[in-house]
Amino acid sequence: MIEIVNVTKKYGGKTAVARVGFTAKPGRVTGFLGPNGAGKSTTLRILLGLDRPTSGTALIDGRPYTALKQPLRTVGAMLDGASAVPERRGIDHLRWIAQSNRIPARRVGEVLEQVGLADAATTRVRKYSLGMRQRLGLAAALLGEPRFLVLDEPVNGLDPEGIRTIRAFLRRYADAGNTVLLSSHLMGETAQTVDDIVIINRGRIIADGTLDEITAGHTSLEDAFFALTDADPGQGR
Ligand SMILES: Nc1ncnc2c1ncn2[C@@H]1O[C@H](COP(=O)(O)OP(=O)(O)OP(=O)(O)O)[C@@H](O)[C@H]1O
Repeated sequence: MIEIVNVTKKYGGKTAVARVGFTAKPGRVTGFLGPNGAGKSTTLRILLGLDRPTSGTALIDGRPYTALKQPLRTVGAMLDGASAVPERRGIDHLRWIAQSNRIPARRVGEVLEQVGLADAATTRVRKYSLGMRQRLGLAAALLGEPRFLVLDEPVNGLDPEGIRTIRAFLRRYADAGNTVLLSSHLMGETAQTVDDIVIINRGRIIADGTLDEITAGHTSLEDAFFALTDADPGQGR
């Protein structure tokens, strides 16, 4: 399980997130949704040990990320797509990550197949489309066969076919008992991918429940979001 417990992050005088708490459970795809600047990336960065909370804790399998013995084999993360050297071939980017984390080389071929990038494996990353870079980022996240996947805006820049592929993949990944947490500002897209939803707005959680619970009484998730934000006490903070 992923547990975010009462996390607050201040940058100088500005509160990016305030007392944020939620869980992402095994066997479920959890969508962490909110508009630009709501605090999604800040929360995920804290979860992945890339930033320190001002207060509160974030746990993966009961431990902070920085206390995990084999982080890449426990959590696969993708923030900002693939941060690969443009002159490198996709396959070499993955080989380098595998090697430096003592992950067997056979995994490189497997993850390239999994994300549908096998045909472009030997193409240089600078020639990749945005969608291909996203796939490469996902491939890198999968190298260590992690039980937890944390993905920041994974379908950004993907065409409808790419979104379908990733959606089906994440479904299978969660169905195998893994925990998937993904952030998005795209309500419509995400509604079709997730089981559970956490909505953040202006640094505060304003809704948390199953997709059915959140959308009950509304025509769509987007509709539910606007209804919730209209009544959000965090407005004007
Ligand atoms: N390093 C930083 N220094 C100062 N303010 C920051 C920093 N990082 C984030 N913020 C602020 O914290 C707030 C939350 O930002 P964050 O990037 O977490 O939002 P987000 O929901 O991920 O949005 P987006 O979808 O645009 O990435 C924003 O107001 C942002 O300007």
